[in-house]
Amino acid sequence: MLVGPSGSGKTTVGYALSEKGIPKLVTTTTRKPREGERDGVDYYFREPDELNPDDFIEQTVYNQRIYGLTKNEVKHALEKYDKVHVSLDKNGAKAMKQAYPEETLIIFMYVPLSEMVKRMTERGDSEQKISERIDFSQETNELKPIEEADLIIENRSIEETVDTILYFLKQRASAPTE
Ligand SMILES: Nc1nc2c(ncn2[C@@H]2O[C@H](COP(=O)(O)OP(=O)(O)O)[C@@H](O)[C@H]2O)c(=O)[nH]1
Ligand SMILES: Nc1ncnc2c1ncn2[C@@H]1O[C@H](COP(=O)(O)OP(=O)(O)O)[C@@H](O)[C@H]1O
Repeated sequence: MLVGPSGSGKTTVGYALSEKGIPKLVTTTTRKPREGERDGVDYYFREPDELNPDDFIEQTVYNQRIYGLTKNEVKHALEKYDKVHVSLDKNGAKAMKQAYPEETLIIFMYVPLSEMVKRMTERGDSEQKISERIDFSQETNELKPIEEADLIIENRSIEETVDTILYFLKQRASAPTE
């Protein structure tokens, strides 16, 4: 599970992990698609009244929008793949860790605040959106790693971050179980 504030690089790193054979679980949200985002690829974009809570393993409200991971998405992915990744907020990650302590790992990603602003600007977010996102991250303590994190990484270069994650997963896979 990739966790970190907006602009920390979860989507970009997730894309690189997919290319390395660790595909992404597509989650569902009621937020509107950003430019270039596609339904069923980036998210399942839905209206609030289309969601049935029974379909979800976990759901969260983030920035006034609902986000959640469906049981079906996990079931189908795990029929095909040994390892998958998903980007969740800290509530979702904690809930999953509690429910599946043996199967899940939390990777917390961060970048210095100034770099986050720069990257969100480059991503095309408006100044107002960025400022709202930063305020939100500060209010919700999203910039600090969560206690439950198994790995904490500063996302300097994509290559370095992905290599660190892959190395970490390999170590974990070969470590004797307690
Ligand atoms: N708990 C939970 N969080 C999610 C889910 N899908 C996405 N998120 C998180 O929701 C937050 C907002 O995501 P998004 O609107 O794409 O903005 P971003 O952080 O700028 O990429 C991020 O922290 C995501 O990791 C989900 O299904 N469940
Ligand atoms: N290591 C990095 N170095 C430089 N730019 C990066 C890096 N990681 C991500 N970015 C850029 O920063 C912006 C935010 O990254 P993104 O993956 O969308 O973050 P998140 O999904 O956490 O909100 C994007 O424009 C992305 O291309």
